[in-house]
This record gives sequence, C-alpha cells and structure tokens, in this order.
Amino acid sequence: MLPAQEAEALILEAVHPLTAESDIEQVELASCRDRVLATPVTSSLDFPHWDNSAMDGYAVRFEDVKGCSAEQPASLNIVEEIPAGYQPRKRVQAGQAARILTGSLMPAGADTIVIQEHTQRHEETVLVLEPPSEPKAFVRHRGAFYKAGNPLLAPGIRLKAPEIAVLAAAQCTKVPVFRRLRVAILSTGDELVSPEQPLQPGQIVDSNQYALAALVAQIGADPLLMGTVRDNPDDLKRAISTATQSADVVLSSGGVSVGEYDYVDRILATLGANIHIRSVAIKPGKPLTFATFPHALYFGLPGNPVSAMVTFWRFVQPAILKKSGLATGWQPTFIRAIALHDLRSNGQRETYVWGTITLSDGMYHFARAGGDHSSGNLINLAGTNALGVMAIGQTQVRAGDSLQVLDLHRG
Ligand SMILES: Nc1nc2c(c(=O)[nH]1)N[C@H]1C(S)=C(S)[C@@H](COP(=O)(O)OP(=O)(O)OC[C@H]3O[C@@H](n4cnc5c(N)ncnc54)[C@H](O)[C@@H]3O)O[C@H]1N2
Ligand code: MOO
Ligand SMILES: [Mg+2]
Repeated sequence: MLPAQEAEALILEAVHPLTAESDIEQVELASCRDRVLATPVTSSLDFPHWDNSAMDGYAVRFEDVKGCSAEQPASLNIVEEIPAGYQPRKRVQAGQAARILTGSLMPAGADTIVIQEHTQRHEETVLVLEPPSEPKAFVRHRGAFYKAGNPLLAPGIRLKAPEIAVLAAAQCTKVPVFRRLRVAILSTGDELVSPEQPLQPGQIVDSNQYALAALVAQIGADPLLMGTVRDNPDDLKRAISTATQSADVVLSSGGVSVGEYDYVDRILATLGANIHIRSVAIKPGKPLTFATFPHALYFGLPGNPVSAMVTFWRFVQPAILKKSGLATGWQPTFIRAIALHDLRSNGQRETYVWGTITLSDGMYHFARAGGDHSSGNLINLAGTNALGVMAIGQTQVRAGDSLQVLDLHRG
C-alpha cells in the first residue's frame, strides 16, 4: 500500500499534458469560458490605446491651475467639449480648457484633468477652485497598462471573465484552446442495473457511472459513458481495450479488490498496461489501480460509491487537470479548519471523513456528516463539500482542534 502523497506524486509524474499542435482548436470568443488557453496571446494595441481622462471634468494645462484656490480661482475659456468617442480638434492653449468626460481622448496641449467637483461653470468659462494634486492628475496614459507586442496572456490558464475581457479588448475573436480530454467511464459488476431498470434481489443501480460523469464534466473534460460490463474476463477485456483506444483517460469502477471476480488488474496486465499502483493507504479508496497505456491513463477505482468519488477527488481530478494543459492549479486544495465534532480513525490508513465546511468569522469549520461513514453509504455524502483528513497513525481529532480539509469547492 502506497502512502497517498507518494501515489499522487507517481500519478502526476506519469501525466504528460497536452502540447501538440493537433491538440489545439480555435473556438469563438463567446464560447471559450472555462477552456484552457493553448498558445501565448499578444496584442498589437497599447492599453490604454490613447491618453484619456479618468474623470468627468476639464482638460487643462497644469501650469495654468497649479496656484489657484477658492479665493483666487483660475478662470479658463472652454474651447471644446470632448464626449466619449469624439476626436478633439482644438489645441488647449494658455488660459484655455476643454470640457471632457470619463474615458474621452485628451486634447493636444492639455496635460492634466481637473475634476468637475473642483470647478464652477459659467457658460463658456470654467473657474478652477482647487489645484490638481500633481501634474498629469487623472490622465490615463497610452500604454500604461500594457505595451503592444509584450506577452498579454500566457498559455495554460483557465479562461474566466477577466481573461475573456482581455481577449475581447485585444480583438482576439478566435481563441486557441486545448481540446477537451475524452474520459471513458465504465462500471463493472454482475449486480449492476441502469436507473430505469427494475431491481431484482441482489441488484443495485450503477450510480458510479453518473457520479463520475458529473465529476469529469465539472472539470472541463468530456465524459464518454461506456455502460456496465459483466464480471466476465472476456467482456471486460473487450470493454477495457475499446475504452483505452477511444479515450485519453479511462475510469472503471469495481473489480479491483481481492475477490475472485475482481479481474481488472489481471486484464490490464494481459493488455500490456504498465501497472504503477495497486493499492493506496487511504480510507476509503484502498484498492486503487493506476496504469498507463501508450496513449491513455487508466484508473481502476474501487466500486464502493464513496471510495470511487474520494479517489476521483484525491487522484483522478489532479491528473485530468494536469493532462488538460493547465499550467498550475491542478493540485487538490487543502485548507485548515476547526473540527466541530470528534473524529476517529483506526490510524492504519490516511482517513477521509466527509462533511461540510462553513466560513464564520474568517475561520473554516468542519462538520462531520451525520449517519454511517461506510464507503458504501452514498446517501450521507449528498450535501457535503469537504473531506476532513486524518493522517496515518492519528486516531482522533477532538472537537475544537484544527485539521486539514480537502475543499471540494462544488459551488
Ligand atoms: N477481503 C477483502 N475484501 C475487500 C477488501 C480487502 O482489502 N480485502 N477491500 C475492500 C475495499 S476497501 C473496497 S473499497 C472494496 C472494493 O471493491 P472492488 O473495487 O473490487 O469493487 P466491487 O467488489 O466490484 O464492489 C464493491 C461494492 O461497490 C458496489 N459497486 C460496484 N460498482 C458500483 C457502481 N457502479 N455503482 C454503485 N455501486 C457499485 C458493489 O455493489 C459492492 O457493494 O472491496 C472491499 N473488499
Ligand atoms: O475503499 Mo474501501 O473501504 O477503503 O471503501
Ligand atoms: Mg470486489
């Protein structure tokens, strides 16, 4: 049994992110949300594109207003009004000002903005009652935010609202992103039926297929639902072989423990897979298989519903995120929280306790889910958003103690 951290390192080491030209596709700007940028983006535009005003007020020469006060205001003649989108035609000379609105182009001759609140308007004259704090006050200068030709966005970032705003402003209408990974999902077990089938004694519904498909889609990959496979070596061999040829990552659930119908590892071996991991010292999730084929990663997840999801969150999700081309941020998010209940473990494996984190007074608190913490109990996993972690050798956490928590940030 490998310690969890060693298993994680071994898995991430075996994951090679998408890089190839053939893995890049161009998507419309309006459809690029949550995709991973594949190539650097630069712009031929400066940001701001022109010197412009940050405030509604008057464009002036600092020289003309620097000594003014309410008692001795500077009186300036207004030569022009510059609303947004208008190209100024007049040069501001000594004793003159231009009326200007936020975002509008600075007129030639002016170097400073006086905000409207510091002025009094009398028809075509403006009195400046308070000098600007410094020359160039409230002027946004061309290129101050970004100079044309420099790197604008780096590859490997997830495109969210701020990055999409940058792409739009840079007129990048077709966005180069990595293709979505294909993740094949198959469930193994003679006892499994689909949700619409009537249940006979001994049968249960294949819930893992749906849970895993949701988890895969939630991190931006495409789930391929391959259905259920009987505990029969020939069927299983055919299904695994097909899955590894049609996907980047294959997830099976069930059939990885020590029973005589647990065929997955044996079949992986006969198909020539390189089996790196057969079990990990975590609870739930001990019988986790990780193997590699030349063009696919294979995770044989345990069949118990909670074990399948815990091993997904702890090991599969970081691997898929790394493989998808993300440059950072694929590691699981562990935070510190105060336990609201006593937690127990036999200390033999790293133990994951499901529950809920809430933030109050700037501190996270972890409440253990009520009910049975069996890895077969999918009922009380619903509504949780975090896993409390107890290290190997740690047999209890007392209410009020701080503990490490895996944040599942399920939104
Ligand atoms: N003698 C031992 N027995 C077991 C060990 C062990 O070390 N020695 N490990 C236990 C642990 S831990 C786990 S976890 C399970 C893992 O078993 P498998 O991965 O082989 O899975 P199955 O035996 O096929 O099924 C286990 C359990 O999960 C249910 N299941 C399976 N697939 C699904 C599905 N798609 N949807 C919902 N539920 C599913 C299945 O009906 C079983 O109840 O092994 C322990 N045994
Ligand atoms: O993975 Mo098992 O009990 O550790 O569910
Ligand atoms: Mg089994």
